[in-house]
Amino acid sequence: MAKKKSESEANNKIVDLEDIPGVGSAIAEKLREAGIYTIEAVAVATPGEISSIAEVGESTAVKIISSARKLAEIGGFESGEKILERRKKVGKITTGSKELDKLLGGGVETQAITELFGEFGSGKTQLCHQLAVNVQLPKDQGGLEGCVVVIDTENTFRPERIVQMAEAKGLNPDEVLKNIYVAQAYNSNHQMLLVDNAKELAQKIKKDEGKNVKLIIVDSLMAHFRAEYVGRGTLADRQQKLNRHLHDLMRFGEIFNAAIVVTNQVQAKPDTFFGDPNRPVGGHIVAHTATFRIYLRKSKGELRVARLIDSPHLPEGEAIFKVTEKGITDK
Ligand SMILES: Nc1ncnc2c1ncn2[C@@H]1O[C@H](COP(=O)(O)OP(=O)(O)OP(=O)(O)O)[C@@H](O)[C@H]1O
Repeated sequence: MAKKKSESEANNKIVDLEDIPGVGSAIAEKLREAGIYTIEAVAVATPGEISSIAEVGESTAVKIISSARKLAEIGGFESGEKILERRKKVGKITTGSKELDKLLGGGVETQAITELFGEFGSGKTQLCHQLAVNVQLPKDQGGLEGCVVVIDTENTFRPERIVQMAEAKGLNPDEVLKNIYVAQAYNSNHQMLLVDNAKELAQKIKKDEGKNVKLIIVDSLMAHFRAEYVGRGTLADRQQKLNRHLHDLMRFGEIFNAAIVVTNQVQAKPDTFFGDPNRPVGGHIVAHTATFRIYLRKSKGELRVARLIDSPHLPEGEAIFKVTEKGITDK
């Protein structure tokens, strides 16, 4: 019993870059300037990368990385039994559509990244708003009684829409809005920093109010990354940074047993992109990191079609749902 407690405390501790042996405030500042905000990001960096960013020798960089790995408790092997133990805690959030929930094996999962991608108006932001409401529902109604963190990169969060959706569910809209914490990200570095801030916020909410953050939304994931790298930097730089961001998000999901939902646009007119109908921005990195990828498209009027792609344990398939004044509903 005592061991379990210390394990869970260890898993929930928040550590700053300055806590890594060998990293003082000057090195931490350089790392942050390069978009490295967390010990996890240091733990997965290469010695060459840390050496050039922090302006230290390679052997010092190796020591810093190895200390970060110990602190972050990553890099080691885990038994299948331990992984199963963690997976038993996976929670699911209803989308509001029975058909879509069924396609997802019961709803949007915690400890996983769910990528919603599709054309303009396909319902990505609507689904995010609905999940921000539904995660607050009691468990017997498909929720997790949890709070939400929203990282808004395109100023698309609309509290008025939350009010509409909450009222449709018979919830008190003021209470629902109190449990949604929104920050606008001004650029990709800020977007990455916000994940780190979200960890502190989640701990504070837990301590002060006894509530758990069960959902983190990034809408939209690629907006800043795409804009900042047009004509500048290499694709490899962008992918490396994006990889770090996704890793930090995934870590958040594991620490707090929270769902991670990111939205993404398609790169070109979906039906004509070299015959590939499902080409999200960010390509392979997002595709490989997201656990569930859902391609959304418009159908007639309020109808939308969701297609599940690349799930590790669910069959591919499609679901039809509606976006109505009440929110996401059955068709
Ligand atoms: N209050 C509402 N009542 C009914 N339908 C609505 C309402 N608000 C939005 N919608 C529907 O949702 C659509 C917008 O969907 P959404 O904002 O989720 O698009 P998106 O996929 O996020 O697109 P983008 O890439 O442009 O952000 C609108 O075109 C409309 O069909």
